[in-house]
Amino acid sequence: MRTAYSVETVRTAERALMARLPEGALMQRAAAGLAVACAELLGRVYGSRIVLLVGSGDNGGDALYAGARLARRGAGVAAVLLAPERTHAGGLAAFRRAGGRTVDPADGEETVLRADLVVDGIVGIGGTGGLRPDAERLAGFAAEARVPVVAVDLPSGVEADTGEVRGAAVRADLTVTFGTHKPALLIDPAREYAGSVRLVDIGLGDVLPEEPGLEALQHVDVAALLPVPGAESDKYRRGVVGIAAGSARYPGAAVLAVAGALRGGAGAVRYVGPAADAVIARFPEVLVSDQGPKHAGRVQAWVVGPGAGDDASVVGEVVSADVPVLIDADGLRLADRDAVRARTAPTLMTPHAGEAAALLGVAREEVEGARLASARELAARYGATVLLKGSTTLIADAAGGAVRVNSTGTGWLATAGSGDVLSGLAGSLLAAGLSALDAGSVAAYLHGLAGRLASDGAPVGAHDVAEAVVRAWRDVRDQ
Ligand SMILES: NC(=O)C1=CN([C@@H]2O[C@H](COP(=O)(O)OP(=O)(O)OC[C@H]3O[C@@H](n4cnc5c(N)ncnc54)[C@H](OP(=O)(O)O)[C@@H]3O)[C@@H](O)[C@H]2O)[C@@H](O)CC1
Ligand SMILES: [K+]
Repeated sequence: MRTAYSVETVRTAERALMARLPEGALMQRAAAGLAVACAELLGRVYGSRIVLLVGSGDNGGDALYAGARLARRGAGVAAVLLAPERTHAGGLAAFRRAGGRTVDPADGEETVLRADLVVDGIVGIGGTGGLRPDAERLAGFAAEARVPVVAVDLPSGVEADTGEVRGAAVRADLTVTFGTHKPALLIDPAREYAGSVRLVDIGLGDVLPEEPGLEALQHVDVAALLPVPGAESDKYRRGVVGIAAGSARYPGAAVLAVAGALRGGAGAVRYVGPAADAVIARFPEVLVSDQGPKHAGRVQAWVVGPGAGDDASVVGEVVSADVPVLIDADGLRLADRDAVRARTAPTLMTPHAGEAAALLGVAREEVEGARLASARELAARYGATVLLKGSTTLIADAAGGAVRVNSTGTGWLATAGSGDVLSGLAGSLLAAGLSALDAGSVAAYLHGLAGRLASDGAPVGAHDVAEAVVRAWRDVRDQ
């Protein structure tokens, strides 16, 4: 499991750890890890030209101590001091002793343009808002000249706790982060500014609380959650998932949701709705019914909404069922909030940013810019688990607790019908007995991986993604 902690939690842990260690020890650990990462990126340290962008806090201190280490190995290191009178004093003294030189921001352009590597020590977890003008100018030169940039702890200018980017920010090729990931390194849009991320162990793990703010499942975590039939399993014990989706106008949504559901581990898929002929033609193993959900027979979890059009009565019927329910697409618009809040069985809602924006009554851009807050807010309003789809998918429980983040996806998954496959897949996992949080995060993981496997860098259709879920499942199981 990859985890991220909020700034407040990191600061508390840092204080606890510092109390046990000699002064400055943590910063030395951080700087040592940073210097090693820079050296690896450069390939050859001796004779290379490194420029440090140094802000007013400890983030700049890390950069200066790392710069001192690199200078001692023969690099030519220059530090552009953005707040000269408030620069980390110990770091600056060590840097100068090692032969480093300082440069005024006004003279920074030429220095940056000639660098082999730029180190962004402008601001770390103490920062708010975008880059200030001097820093923005210098970061702009590095971007223009395509000089590799290593960010210290975080790319400067992003909001550490939320992943928001409110102004200009550094675009790094590599971010070397200390002790733990910060939420911004896992959530878009900030994540895109971080480049690849390297975590340096500074001993913080021992003092961090058990529950993180954010967690990202890895192969091994997903493998442990996949439902596996036992010797005694029959289709009911494996779970039956009901799909109430599609309409005369959108029969394809039903077919795709069923395609996802067939690959999610439930023992049987039941379909209810006007697209039964299309569904059965494609998947003869599906149990179809032309009665409403209430009379469809035994079901352990329902999926409602994909391609549903305007039929609010079916949505209402499903929402009143006393089994786990997944609400997607049109179902999100048609579901009554109070009825959803009144449910006692788990509810999983799966909006994309546009749908979430409509439910929250804000602009789509607002949701895209503040994904974490939006997912949490929606979960709280509906008393449901919310899976907010996107380049990084977030899954938040109404009760709070760690939010899951998934980034196995690819841009090629942004294709018509892809969400229908995801809802079927997640519904099937719900029927197989996973919690809403687990079903949502395992489905997002497999769906993203299936998208990658099916696409391999080329465009794919949603049915390709559904078919590739089997390969993704095996890939996870056989890791
Ligand atoms: N936690 C740990 O375990 C360890 C932490 N370590 C390191 O310490 C870092 C945190 O250091 P920190 O607390 O000194 O804050 P930091 O990020 O350097 O900011 C300082 C000042 O910047 C300013 N400022 C604010 N916004 C700004 C902006 N947009 N653009 C420009 N400036 C801005 C603001 O001052 P202002 O100018 O507003 O008065 C603020 O006070 C952490 O990220 C890690 O690198 C490691 O050494 C080892 C272990
Ligand atoms: K930084």
